[in-house]
Amino acid sequence: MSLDEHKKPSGNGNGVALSTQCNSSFSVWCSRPASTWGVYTMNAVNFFVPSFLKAINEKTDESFRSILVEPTPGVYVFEMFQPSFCEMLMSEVENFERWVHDTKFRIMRPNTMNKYGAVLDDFGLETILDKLMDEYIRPMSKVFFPEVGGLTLDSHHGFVVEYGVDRDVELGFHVDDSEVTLNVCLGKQFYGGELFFRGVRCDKHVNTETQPEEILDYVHVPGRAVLHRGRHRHGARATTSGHRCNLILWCRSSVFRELKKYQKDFSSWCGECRREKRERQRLSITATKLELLKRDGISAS
Ligand SMILES: O=C(O)CCC(=O)C(=O)O
Ligand SMILES: [Fe+2]
Repeated sequence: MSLDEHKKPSGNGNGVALSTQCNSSFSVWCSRPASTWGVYTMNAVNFFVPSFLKAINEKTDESFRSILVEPTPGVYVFEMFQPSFCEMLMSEVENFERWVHDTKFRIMRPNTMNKYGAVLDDFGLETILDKLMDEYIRPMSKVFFPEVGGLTLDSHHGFVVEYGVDRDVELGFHVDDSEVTLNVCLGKQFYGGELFFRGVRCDKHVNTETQPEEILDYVHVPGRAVLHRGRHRHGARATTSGHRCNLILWCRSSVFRELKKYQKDFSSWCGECRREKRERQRLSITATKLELLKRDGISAS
């Protein structure tokens, strides 16, 4: 299986970032009636399920662990969004796409691997996403991903992906351009679309073999979130019928990226670096034992 580095497009391809286009046209979108503003102001009680809010208020290791499961090391699954919020966000994405179509605006797709979907920052959700990362995802990442900058997440790329037979169908095997990724299924009804994981890897080991214990195939459920390292190799299988819509937030740490430039050993998070380290330790123990046996043999003779 070949693997892609999944990137945000750079803005000089066919599309142009909406925010860089004529601001006066964009202001038409922004000046819609206040009744459509439900997703633009954070209303935690309406957005999140109570169990998630309770854990976030407590912000402890135990409170987070009490609301999630970890089906494979480093992949955390928990209930997050209220069904009404999922509906509201999907309908806002549809409004936006209709508006883009009617006004013939060119928009940038979320990244190099998607033809459908929308960048949330581009239609006014940047402030909400800032809050989502600062107040909800960073506290969790501090507990679960400290070794990849979970504590210092300071920027994000947020988007909605859309899958179905008339949209993007599947997503190839890749790593994200993020330290930590939040992936929440918004709906609607669909078959297929499983998210498959195949172990965490650094740049050097990104194409190495998957170990049996690293295999996970996860079935998306609306409202449910998956939190994982960006370097956790993954992809999405074909959505064979219906329409699947997911919110993705790639969270990044500039501090981590700077520090990473000076490191060679990533055994704190890369599965292959860890295996190599264990192998070096095993060889060194064997060599020491042999040396000791040899010395004993010499002194005994
Ligand atoms: O469709 C999915 O659940 C996976 C999406 C994803 O991995 C991505 O957009 O980076
Ligand atoms: Fe991804």
